Amino acid sequence: MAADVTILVLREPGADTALPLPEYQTSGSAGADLRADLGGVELVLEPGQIRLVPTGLRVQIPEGFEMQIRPRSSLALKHGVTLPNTPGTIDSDYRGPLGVIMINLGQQPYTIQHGERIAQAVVAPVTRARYVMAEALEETLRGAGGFGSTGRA
Ligand SMILES: O=c1ccn([C@H]2C[C@H](O)[C@@H](COP(=O)(O)OP(=O)(O)OP(=O)(O)O)O2)c(=O)[nH]1
Repeated sequence: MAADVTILVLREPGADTALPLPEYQTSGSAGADLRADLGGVELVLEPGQIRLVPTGLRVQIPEGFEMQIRPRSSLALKHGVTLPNTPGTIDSDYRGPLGVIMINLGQQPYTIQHGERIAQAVVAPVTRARYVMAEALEETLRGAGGFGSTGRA
């Protein structure tokens, strides 16, 4: 069974109270869909354009967790509309407006409707690392090989 984490949500002043809060579409969905709150109007994303799209929400994520903002595959596949910073990171101490950075990589303008589901929020546990200066790193078979060093096939 999925972990039960509570995210407190505030609407921005003037946000559309008729829009549903982020919600999972099925019992097995990993992401809760986020909606564009555009003040009742639509927003045209021209090819190549990047826009910060407001959700009208602020969130409080429990310490020890983060929220990842991920694209919707349907928008990416059908329209080339995705998120240039995916996954966007929402920190547990962030209290500002939740925005979705969108880019149109398609050939046609894409019109985002007010209330449209534009992205999905995945909540995940955070591991905090301690960074320690070392004299040397343990040797491995791979060594410094990377960026395709193992070939393609
Ligand atoms: O898609 C995103 C990504 C980030 N944020 C908010 C929440 C996050 O906690 C804050 C900072 O994001 P990030 O750490 O990725 O930005 P930065 O460029 O490193 O800025 P900062 O110096 O403010 O951390 O911006 C969003 O609303 N949407």
